[in-house]
Amino acid sequence: MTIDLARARALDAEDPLRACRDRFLLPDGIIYLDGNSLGALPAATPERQRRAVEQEWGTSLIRSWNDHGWIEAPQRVGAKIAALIGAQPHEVIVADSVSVNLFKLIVAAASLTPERPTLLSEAGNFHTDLHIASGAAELVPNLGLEIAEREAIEARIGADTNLLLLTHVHFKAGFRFDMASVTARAKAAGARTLWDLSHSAGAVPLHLNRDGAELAVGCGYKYLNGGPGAPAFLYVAEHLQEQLVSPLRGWMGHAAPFAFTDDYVPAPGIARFLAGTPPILAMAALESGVDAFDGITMDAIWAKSVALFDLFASLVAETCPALACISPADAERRGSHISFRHPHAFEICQALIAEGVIGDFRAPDVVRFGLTPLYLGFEDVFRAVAIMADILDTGRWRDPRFAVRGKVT
Ligand SMILES: Cc1ncc(COP(=O)(O)O)c(C=O)c1O
Ligand SMILES: Nc1c(O)cccc1C(=O)C[C@H](N)C(=O)O
Repeated sequence: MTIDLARARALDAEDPLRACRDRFLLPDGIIYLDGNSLGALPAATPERQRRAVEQEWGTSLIRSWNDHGWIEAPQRVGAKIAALIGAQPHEVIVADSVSVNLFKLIVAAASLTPERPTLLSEAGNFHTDLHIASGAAELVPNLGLEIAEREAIEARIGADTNLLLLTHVHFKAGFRFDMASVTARAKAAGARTLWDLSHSAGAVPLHLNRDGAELAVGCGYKYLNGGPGAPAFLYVAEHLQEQLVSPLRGWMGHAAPFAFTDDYVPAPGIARFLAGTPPILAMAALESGVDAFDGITMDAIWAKSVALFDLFASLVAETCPALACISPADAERRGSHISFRHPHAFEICQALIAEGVIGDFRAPDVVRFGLTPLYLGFEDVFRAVAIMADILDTGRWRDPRFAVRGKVT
């Protein structure tokens, strides 16, 4: 056995991030391994929401746009996210959803080089990315979407490539692109790269400026713990901001929203990527999610993620021979989730949930576990794998109730 329960507890006792668990409210009896899909509830969020509702909305009413910093919330929270992803504070803004932000940046960026006809993305990318890309390609004159297999992407970049749309950490197996080298390869060919950081932000160390990234979007409700449907963020490198114009010319992205003019003049800088009124209650929840990272470095988070992953992988290899790990063994090539293939992954996932271990199923045959170092410990991993091994050994997953599929998996 890799380790026993006593050793797992000792690892937790030595863990420098152990106290961060108290920054979250987790239900008793649950091992939560789905923070890569919906982050846990930060302990500060209920009070922050109450304040936003009762004091800011209820008492201050519309005065809160000025008096409680509502109007600056997209930039303020964006600047906090920038610190987690290696960007300058004025290069990130919180707005809309990942899907909508993808649309805005694809159209805006692709329009800069209309002579280049190819929007290039990866087969098996998260489907919203491909769907949005296909819609955007239909709208931008001369642009077409081409989808290549992951291994063929870099070789496919050429003189025709306009924009490369890639998800940095793949949602299913967790494969991670080398941001610096792919971005440089695209740049050398005269193309730009748009990174989807949904499974990266708050999970892996990111250095957008250092790695030459020009465009990115990311999710607020996963590792950033912003709550269900939290607004997303977008990043545009400083040097590109004045060249891009959002196709969604909402008034909040106007240079003077309260001048009420007929003509559209984009705001200077990142604010031009806003469209409509920011969802203030959701912004408040996202801000407290991002604040849960206060005083913690992404390097410390990543070091623990690697240790949790390695423990998970070795325990499964020893005790669950029916599960095939499909996530990269090399930490430099992966994100912060671990995935396994099994023909009955769906039923195994449901059996685990019934016993308090929450991961998720990704069609057609993958069971996936998010490793969130701020609130997950080594004992959690030890117990989760022990329960999974027992479910597999006894065949408990064969219970017909575990085959019933809901709308959301
Ligand atoms: C890689 C990736 N991109 C985009 C999304 C969807 O983002 P949204 O629902 O905010 O549009 C997700 C997950 O939901 C995702 O994993
Ligand atoms: N956004 C989600 C939702 O509204 C319901 C269920 C799951 C999600 C997700 O975030 C899925 C996630 N992006 C994934 O990687 O599978």
